[in-house]
Amino acid sequence: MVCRTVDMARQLFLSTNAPPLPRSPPLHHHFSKPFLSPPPLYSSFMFQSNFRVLCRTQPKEVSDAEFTTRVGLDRLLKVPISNIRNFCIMAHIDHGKSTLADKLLQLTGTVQSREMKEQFLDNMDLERERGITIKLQAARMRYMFKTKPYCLNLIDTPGHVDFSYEVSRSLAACEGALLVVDASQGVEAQTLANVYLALENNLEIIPVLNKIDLPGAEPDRVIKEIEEVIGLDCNNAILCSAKEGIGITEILNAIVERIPPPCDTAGSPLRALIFDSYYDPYRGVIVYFRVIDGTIKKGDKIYFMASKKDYFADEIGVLSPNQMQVEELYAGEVGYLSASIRSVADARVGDTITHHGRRAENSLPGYEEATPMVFCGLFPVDADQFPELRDALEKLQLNDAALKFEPEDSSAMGFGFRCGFLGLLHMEIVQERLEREYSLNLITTAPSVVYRVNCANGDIVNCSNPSLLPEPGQRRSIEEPFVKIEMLTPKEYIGSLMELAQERRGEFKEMKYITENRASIIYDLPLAEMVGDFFDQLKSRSKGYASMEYTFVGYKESELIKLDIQINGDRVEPLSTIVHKDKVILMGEEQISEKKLLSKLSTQLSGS
Ligand SMILES: Nc1nc2c(ncn2[C@@H]2O[C@H](COP(=O)(O)OP(=O)(O)OP(=O)(O)O)[C@@H](O)[C@H]2O)c(=O)[nH]1
Repeated sequence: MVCRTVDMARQLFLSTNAPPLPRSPPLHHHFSKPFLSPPPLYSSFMFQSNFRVLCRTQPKEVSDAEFTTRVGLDRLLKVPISNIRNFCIMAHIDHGKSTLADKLLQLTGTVQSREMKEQFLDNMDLERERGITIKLQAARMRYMFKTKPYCLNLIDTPGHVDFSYEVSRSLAACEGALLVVDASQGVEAQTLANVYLALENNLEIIPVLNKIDLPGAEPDRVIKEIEEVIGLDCNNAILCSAKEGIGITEILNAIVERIPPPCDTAGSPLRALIFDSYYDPYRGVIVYFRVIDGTIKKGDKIYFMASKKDYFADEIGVLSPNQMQVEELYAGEVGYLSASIRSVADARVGDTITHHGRRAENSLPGYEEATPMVFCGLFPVDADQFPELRDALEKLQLNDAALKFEPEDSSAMGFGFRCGFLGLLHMEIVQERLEREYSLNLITTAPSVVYRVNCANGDIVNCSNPSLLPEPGQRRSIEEPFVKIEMLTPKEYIGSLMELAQERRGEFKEMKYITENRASIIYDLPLAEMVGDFFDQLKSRSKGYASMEYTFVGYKESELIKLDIQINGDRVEPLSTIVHKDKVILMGEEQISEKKLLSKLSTQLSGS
């Protein structure tokens, strides 16, 4: 089948085969009781999140004199380190993170009302249209609390599971997190995943119940649910309506009072963690970082410890939320720099920046590279657009480290690229950006996962491109990636969701009631079965009430075969797919019914 473009967002999540990290007890006792359900399911969500930035010792107060010497261009914003708070907002998709972020920016006067447009931090057109956050954004706010100025660094994070690696990056730069839960819906699968991510990073968690203005809001029930399901003490949870602006001041006060300041290590050699970067055609790579130790000044000669490259920091600044230049940034602060860096490879996310002259001894633990889980071929409908497609992919890759591609060609489809993505939403977004921003007309081949082939000669071959699958005589068996999936659902939909998982070759693991009316169902499922309409089906069969999360569990042998499509007796390699033997007829029928494919093939064939 395929050559179909993927339709709506599906909850695919980048999992990693990195071993789960050892768990350390939280430094704070947020928990009124132990977890009712322990979190192993989520432990592999982490990407080297063993990074610890917290320091529980109170940093020393900065004297007025010292404070004055620290004041740079941004005099109004500069505060002593004890008055800095770095935090992020975490929530299940659509629970209101971006709306809350907008309100925080407005109330602190960071963005004036006249500049304010909905979802200020969601810059990309696609983000606004779809109402989802794709790239994380950062903003620095000034807030007066008990007559003292505070600098609050907010890092907005995406809610969709495809982009969870962005969440884990931002957590490493924070000491605290607002956990936003929709008061009319309650705990969802991603709420749990977020809490476990925050705990892994020893963050102070502030529970916030949003959307209390809705007639269906049941804050008391949801508070009970959070306490029972997550074990988080909700005695001082904040009730809010981001839309109506209710509870926003309470949230700002709680950030100041409950989230610890960063530790004061400004005297140590510089170590700054890169948590994001993007390519600006005029200034080169712009690096977002959090200063963990030391200070960085405009003009400093800096050294990237992983890429071993030297640069001069031409410009440093803060995100307010627009970029604003400053002279210097200190331990605990979040900012950006530009240094005429031509390649993002020189300033990779997770790398540590230090000074060329006074180097730090050890780099900070970085992040593991995002691993693509879903692959497909992208071919221009018009073969002449191939160079433009390559150019466009290269440009997108500058800002999207998770996007991978390599050339692929076939006699029927012409030249194109085999691309790797975090999940289907990621794939759809890249494809849409290519079509929209670069005016390319593309066809997409069937999404596929990475299979592991045990060959007759003892070799093990990883195969993400079905056309490269060793022939039947050369292989002993094929293994496919499995995920452990947890679905949270109201009890009336349990039956239809279990049916869905069984249809998708799921192996039942566990079902339990997390509250009187809601259940958690756990299955092991082939990842390939989710790379389709699984999430759409989950939503439609539960009338939108169920949510899901998953994590990679490993490879298992399956009865898989290769489905080839022939045209006039010739095999069209890019259309080959690897399917379970029971689904081969269905898949074949779907594939040859794709309209865009047929038009592409007829163009190619008439031209040859
Ligand atoms: N009634 C009501 N609606 C809200 C409130 N907060 C957010 N919404 C609405 O809920 C929807 C989702 O809000 P967002 O702020 O985009 O949610 P999000 O969590 O940032 O979503 P992602 O960026 O996709 O993760 C939007 O339609 C908002 O207008 C609230 O307090 N009350």
